[in-house]
Amino acid sequence: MAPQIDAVILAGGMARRMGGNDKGLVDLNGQAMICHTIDKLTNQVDGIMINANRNQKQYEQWGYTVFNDQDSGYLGPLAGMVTALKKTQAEYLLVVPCDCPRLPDDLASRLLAALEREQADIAIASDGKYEQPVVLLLKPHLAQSMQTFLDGGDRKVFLWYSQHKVAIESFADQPNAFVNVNTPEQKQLLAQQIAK
Ligand SMILES: Nc1nc2c(ncn2[C@@H]2O[C@H](COP(=O)(O)OP(=O)(O)OP(=O)(O)O)[C@@H](O)[C@H]2O)c(=O)[nH]1
Ligand SMILES: [Mg+2]
Repeated sequence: MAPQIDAVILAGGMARRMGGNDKGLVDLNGQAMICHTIDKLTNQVDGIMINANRNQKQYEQWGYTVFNDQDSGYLGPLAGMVTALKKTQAEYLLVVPCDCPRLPDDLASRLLAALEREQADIAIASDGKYEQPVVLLLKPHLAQSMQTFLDGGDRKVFLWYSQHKVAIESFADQPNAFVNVNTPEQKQLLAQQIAK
């Protein structure tokens, strides 16, 4: 039987480059940005959780569990991940950001294959050039290590990843899959591309 995978969509940042507008909720071609991400994930995972530090009621409209960072000091993506790792009952947690609307349809299966093939604890997606900082699959037993790292005052995702056995899965075959929307200008550009 295929192992159980839960996904967490990280929407817990301050979105300063989006003028402070909650990135997951901004409209992209008639849908909240996070809807595009949800649509990409529903057929890939067993459960979805949404991590948000504001506007929780609005995020609840999609029917998934919504939770804030256990430590709500905006300590970065690891703060959302560690909370999700402690909540999930699945064998693996898939982490994605709310501002990446074109994720691969085979994201979870390929990350899982890479992780198993390399007997790793974490599998990180790459676009062929760059590792994607918050697109990864990992094992929930890493919660303790991540918590210790955060408690020590560290925040950097790649520094924590480097403490574990990491597999990299290249999605160079899908060069646009990780287009990331951080600013109103990037959002407008993507909206035009999608509309074509
Ligand atoms: N849970 C949680 N997620 C975060 C935090 N900071 C960033 N993220 C998430 O990490 C992902 C990548 O972060 P960025 O693209 O830099 O988002 P951001 O920090 O909201 O935006 P900027 O303020 O413009 O840098 C996004 O999905 C964010 O929601 C945080 O403090 N807590
Ligand atoms: Mg971003």
